[in-house]
Parts: sequence; structure tokens; C-alpha cells
Amino acid sequence: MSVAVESLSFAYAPAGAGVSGITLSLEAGEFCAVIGPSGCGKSTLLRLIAGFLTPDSGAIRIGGQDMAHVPARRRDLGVVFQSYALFPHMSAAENVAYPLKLRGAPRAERLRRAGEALERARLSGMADRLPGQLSGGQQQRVALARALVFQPRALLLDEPLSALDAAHRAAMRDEIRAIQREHGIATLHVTHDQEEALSIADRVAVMRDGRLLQVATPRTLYDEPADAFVAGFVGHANLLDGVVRAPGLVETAIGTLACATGDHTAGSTVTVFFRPEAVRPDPEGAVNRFEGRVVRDRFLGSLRRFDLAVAGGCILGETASRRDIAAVGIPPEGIRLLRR
Ligand SMILES: Nc1ncnc2c1ncn2[C@@H]1O[C@H](COP(=O)(O)OP(=O)(O)OP(=O)(O)O)[C@@H](O)[C@H]1O
Repeated sequence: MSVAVESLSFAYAPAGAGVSGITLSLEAGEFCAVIGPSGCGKSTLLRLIAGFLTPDSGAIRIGGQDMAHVPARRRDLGVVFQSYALFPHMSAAENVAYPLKLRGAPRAERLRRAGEALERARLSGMADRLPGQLSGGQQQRVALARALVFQPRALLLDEPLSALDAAHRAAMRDEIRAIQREHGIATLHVTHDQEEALSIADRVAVMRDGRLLQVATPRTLYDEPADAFVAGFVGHANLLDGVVRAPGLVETAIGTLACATGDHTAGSTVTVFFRPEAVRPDPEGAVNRFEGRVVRDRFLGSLRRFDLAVAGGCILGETASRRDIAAVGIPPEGIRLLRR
């Protein structure tokens, strides 16, 4: 089922924080991650869709039906929070069966469906364990099975992996994605981890100060960020203030760069943006060539990320080469100009 919000606004107190004018739609089966700095309104958006908060204005449609004023329990949405919120005195199977009990399903059906949901979450052998006898990852899978057991119209995940350590997070995010695919259910996944978002989502929504800045596929977001904030928030970026001097030429603090200036006219102020992997440490014959000194060098296994101090600033680069670096080239096609 599809999920859509239109011009959704909510403030915790008059003129207080919240979300403003959010328009976002998810197709049935689509996985959308919501990212943004702490306090930007990610959880608020999720709580509004879940029905734990009532919007001040705007529409929430699930499967085309207006839900903005329908109580949470009648929205039929699966919700998983950061804290797993499992009932500690109930077994894994009883926890998973609970939403079916609330909906009046007979006991035999509850047990059968809870068993199936646990099996899908790869927890068949754990049905009788109490939450306290399960690892963090296993508890999270129980919470996921419980959110999915009643075949909800959509799935809402609020930082479901944040209590797990790095190794478990990576494994669990792939599992969440696999389980979500099996169910073919529209999913909104709030996370502060942009790598997690880029790696599992069909599309990523970036929020700031209660507003939605851009919604795009991970690749588009990375290659074509809407503005300097998105560019800097998603992955590593070089961002320089610039002024377009002439078609194809931009002046910055580190010098004049040749790049496509598109419809930015001479005199326009822009942000010059390029990713560290666009920076070439072997700049023989390069158009945008800068000499400098490496002042930070981070070994990251398969590559290294370095800061090259150049006249007027610093360039962040990435390379697999282990050779000394004294100059870099920035190919014009790796540079984009963003409006300021
Ligand atoms: N119950 C509340 N009463 C008043 N203000 C609140 C309440 N809950 C959240 N806020 C404020 O609303 C804004 C958005 O909060 P929200 O929890 O949606 O952010 P978030 O993006 O999910 O942050 P985080 O990544 O830190 O969880 C913040 O400024 C926050 O302080």
C-alpha cells in the first residue's frame, strides 16, 4: 500500500519546533530512509504518520485513504522503535502474537501466524525465550516480526538499529531489507546513519530544521545534491565559496577552476562542490592542478583520505595509491556548482 503526506505541518508548541510543509510519497513496497541532523524532525514525521501526534495541517494518506485524524491503532501500521519495547514477561512467540490478540484472532491462528513470522525473521528456535534471554539483534528481529505479523499497511522504523554494535548493525540492516522485500511493504526508516540510509533505501529523504530538502535515490543524492547542506551531509565533500567569472570559469579562495557553469551567469555566487574521489593525485597535464602538502592522511584500508593544504585552503581527496602526494588535479567533470 502507498503512503503519502502532503504539506504536513506540526509544531510542539505555538512557534515551536516540529515539521513544516512536508510532502513525500512512497509507492507500495518502496523503502525510504529519512536522514538529517539531530532534532531536524525525523521522529516527529514518523510519529505523525503513525498517529501518535495529530498534524496542525496537511494530509496523511495510506493506500489513498485520508488518515490524518484516524487514531493510531486503526491505521494498521507496523512500528518499530529504537528501544525494542518487547514485553519482558512474554516469550518471543507471545510478543509476536500480541497484535493478533488485540485484533481478536483466535488462539490457534495467533500461534500459527506468530510461528510463521518468527520463521521469516529467522528465529524459529527462539519462540519460547523471554526477551532477556535474547541478544540485541534477536530482540530487534522479534520487534520486527511483531510489527509485521498482522500484515500492516506500511512499516515505520525509528532508529531500529541504534542499540546494536557496528558489526550487528550492518548485518541487521541487510536482514531488515530482505524481510521488508519479502513482505513487499512500503517502509519509512528513520536513521541518523547516512551510510545505512544510502546502502539500503530505494530513496532517501534529507531533512533539516523541520523541512524536507531533497528526496532522491541514493545515487542521485550523492551525485546531484540539491544544495550545499545535502552535499556536506551525505558523504564527504569539498565545498568552496565561488564566484562565476566567465562561462566555464569559477573563482574560489584556492584559485580559478575550470568547470561547467551551466546557467550560472558571470558574477553569480555559488558553492563549488566536488567529492574527494574526484580528486586525482596524479595530475600530469590536469586542467585544475593544485600543489600542496598533505597535512592529514587517514588510512582506511582499501583507500586513504587526505587533506592537501594548498594556497588559500585545503582539498580533501581519496585515493588507493600509497605514493607521496604533492599535487592533485580536479577534473572539470567532477565539479558541480550549487546555488547559494
Ligand atoms: N515532546 C516534545 N515537546 C517539545 N518539543 C519536542 C518534543 N519532541 C521533540 N521536540 C523537538 O522537536 C524537534 C524535532 O524533534 P525530533 O525528535 O523529531 O528530531 P529527530 O530528527 O528525530 O532527532 P534525533 O535524530 O535526535 O532523534 C526538536 O527540536 C526537538 O527538540
